[in-house]
Amino acid sequence: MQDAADMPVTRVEVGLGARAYDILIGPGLVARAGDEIARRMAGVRCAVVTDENVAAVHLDALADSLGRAGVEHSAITLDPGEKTKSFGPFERVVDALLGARLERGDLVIALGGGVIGDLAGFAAGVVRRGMGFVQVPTSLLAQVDSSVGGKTGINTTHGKNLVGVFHQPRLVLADTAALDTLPAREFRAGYAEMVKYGLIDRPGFFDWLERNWRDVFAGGAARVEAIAESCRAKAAIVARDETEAGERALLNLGHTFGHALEAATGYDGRRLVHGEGVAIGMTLAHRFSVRLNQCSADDAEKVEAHLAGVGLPTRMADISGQLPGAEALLTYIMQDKKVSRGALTFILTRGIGRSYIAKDLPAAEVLSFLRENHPG
Ligand SMILES: NC(=O)c1ccc[n+]([C@@H]2O[C@H](COP(=O)([O-])OP(=O)(O)OC[C@H]3O[C@@H](n4cnc5c(N)ncnc54)[C@H](O)[C@@H]3O)[C@@H](O)[C@H]2O)c1
Ligand SMILES: O=C(O)C(=O)C[C@@H](O)[C@H](O)[C@H](O)COP(=O)(O)O
Ligand SMILES: [Zn+2]
Repeated sequence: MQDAADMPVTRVEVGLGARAYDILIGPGLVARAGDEIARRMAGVRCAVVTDENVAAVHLDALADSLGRAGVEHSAITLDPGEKTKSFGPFERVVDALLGARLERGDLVIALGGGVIGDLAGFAAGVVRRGMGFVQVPTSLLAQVDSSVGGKTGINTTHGKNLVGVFHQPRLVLADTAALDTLPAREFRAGYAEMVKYGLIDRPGFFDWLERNWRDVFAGGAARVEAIAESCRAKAAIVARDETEAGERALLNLGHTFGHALEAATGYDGRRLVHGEGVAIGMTLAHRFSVRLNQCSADDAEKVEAHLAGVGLPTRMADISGQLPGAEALLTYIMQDKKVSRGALTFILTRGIGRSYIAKDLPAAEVLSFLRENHPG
């Protein structure tokens, strides 16, 4: 068997000056994590935050790696699922970090999907006003999106990610072999965020995914390349606009609708997970753009056909159970962080790879679109 140290690794830099960091992508990086951390941050103590599903398959390998490299570590294991991204588990993590007397210069390691990354990153961002933070993303979604860029936080009953801070990791270790244990539904959900980069401003990447998605799902070189291209796309935007003063909002394509649907389904992952909400939201954003005479119906249909073709939901009607009405969905949308002076901002599109930020959209327009598309 090939030694983890010899396996090929792709490096993508997030160019944030004094806070720049590497994203390393490839198989075997969990086994290499101890060495990578010890080499860059000698003498740190660590708390690994993870969930039960991930702990069962990857925590021992990470703990062994840290141990071999002489990095002192402990672990906090939480329930899996979106409901964990909330005040109760957040308090538990904060309490455990302080109880272990970790210092500001010590490290929180997020081992898991986006739920764990967002929650652990938020704790790292506020405990002692900012501890060190390393992401070890184990879901496709986390490897292509949530582990990069420093958005951290938790949900509330008012809406998604409404409490949090920007806090960049020092290092991201995306072990692509860890995806072998990821359930198929979760892989598809992460794929939606991958497609998002093509739809924002990389039409060539969208075309490539249309042709090669089966290889991406199968694993191997195409998957690693698609993850690396996604990280390059995100890193480029984050490096230009770290705190979403402007163009970073493009990364929210599909999220204004998607987040409302997640909140409206009570963050119940049996009904809808984040990437699925993004798939429905991106389809709606394209259809809404058609309605506003910004995008051709052909492009909107092409996007929906690709997302549906890989097995993702694309319509509100694809969500099981009853949804609250259009007015209730609009109430969630009005809580979106892009709202400014009470006016809605949406990410719309002029076609595949031509997304743009649309400010001051009339709520009445959004409401009638929601009514037209509502299943009930
Ligand atoms: N911060 C950001 O920039 C950003 C970007 C995108 C999404 N997000 C957030 O990320 C969250 C969604 O992340 P997610 O899709 O990774 O969900 P998740 O963290 O809930 O992980 C999905 C499921 O897969 C399991 N899992 C993860 N890795 C596994 C593995 N290798 N083997 C077996 N099981 C594994 C988890 O236990 C969970 O049940 C949402 O809360 C979303 O808001 C944040
Ligand atoms: O990194 C970003 O910026 C994103 O918008 C990426 C999104 O995929 C992600 O879901 C993010 O958490 C949404 O951010 P929010 O600011 O709308 O909560
Ligand atoms: Zn997202």
